[in-house]
Amino acid sequence: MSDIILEAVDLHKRFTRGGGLFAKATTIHAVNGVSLQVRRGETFAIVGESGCGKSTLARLLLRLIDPTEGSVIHEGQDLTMLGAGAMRALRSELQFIFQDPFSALNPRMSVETIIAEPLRLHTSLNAAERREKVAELMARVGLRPEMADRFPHEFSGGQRQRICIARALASGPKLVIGDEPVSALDVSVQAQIVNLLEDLKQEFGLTLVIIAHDLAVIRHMSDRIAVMYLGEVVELARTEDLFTAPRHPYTQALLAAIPVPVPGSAAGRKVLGGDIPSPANPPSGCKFHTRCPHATALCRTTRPVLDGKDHQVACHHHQTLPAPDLPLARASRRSPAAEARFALYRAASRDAELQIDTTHPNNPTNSKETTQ
Ligand SMILES: Nc1ncnc2c1ncn2[C@@H]1O[C@H](COP(=O)(O)OP(=O)(O)OP(=O)(O)O)[C@@H](O)[C@H]1O
Repeated sequence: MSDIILEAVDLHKRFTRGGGLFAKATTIHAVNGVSLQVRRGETFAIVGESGCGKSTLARLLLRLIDPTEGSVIHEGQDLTMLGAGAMRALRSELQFIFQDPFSALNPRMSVETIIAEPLRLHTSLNAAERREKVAELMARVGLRPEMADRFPHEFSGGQRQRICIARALASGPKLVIGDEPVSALDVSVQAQIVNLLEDLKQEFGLTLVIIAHDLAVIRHMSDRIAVMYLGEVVELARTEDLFTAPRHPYTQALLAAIPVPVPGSAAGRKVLGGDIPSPANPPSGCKFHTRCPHATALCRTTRPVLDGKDHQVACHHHQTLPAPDLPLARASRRSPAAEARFALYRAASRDAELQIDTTHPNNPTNSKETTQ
């Protein structure tokens, strides 16, 4: 069995907007020549500023949308060549968790129907077996099975994301892509969901692809990270290598923008200068050159290729750049403070799992907001 579970090969996605009698159509190159490999069993993260193409790439990887060019290889099979029927059958193996757990759930369906849907589509379980499996899944994601008859609006954001996770797990997937799975949730709830995903990954032997802009969450969870800028991957490396020795000036700027509570580090955060250019009219050459302090004439004219083996970087000058001053690089991945924070969240998560439905304000017996 290959070590690679999913591979993007020179993926492109262009969106065309507008156009008509008096208006010119605008084309956005949302994903521009992305090639990457996701290894079996890893947590692979995709990060970058808003609009850089993360969600579009995630949707392409699961063929929720079709690429303009390029292919996606899953277990040796090109997903872009599959017909609708074959793709539907594969859906049990490839699941998606959306950012907004409310709009991802049909408000007219009970939780039981929502979680049982993939079981109905992808398994031969009868109604009683499906009910049993739904109860099992609910318990596993920290929801009380007695809540199965309720509807999504009766749950908090964290609980709704747990429902989405249970639904994603129902068909026994091998790979799950989470598009900002925690960013719509309260900070304390975010950690609970992060912890739950980590536990489920171990238990079910999943491969996770996580899209996020919260670098602290990413550092905590991921094994490798791809950094995107204006539709392109500019750096791809193991998490620790990326955080301690980022080579692309954009990654360096992203990391420098994170406030880190390291003793002796400068207070405050450095903010990346300049606006992100319009994806409808991207700069020539290296797309980052308009914001890069190290840009030269070469950068303005020639697009750098993603170069390297384990630590890949798309920058003409990465070998000669001065080492960045990153307080974050001096903080260990699991600094005592970070460890304590996550331990606390984990404990809170366990407590919350036990009392989930009794603490939510939508529960008629309660009026107190919960951390869920
Ligand atoms: N269906 C669409 N039609 C037209 N343009 C689109 C469509 N989907 C995405 N885009 C554009 O493609 C670019 C990349 O969008 P995408 O949502 O992939 O970025 P992102 O990095 O996920 O951003 P965010 O973090 O804000 O979700 C953006 O300029 C966006 O406006």
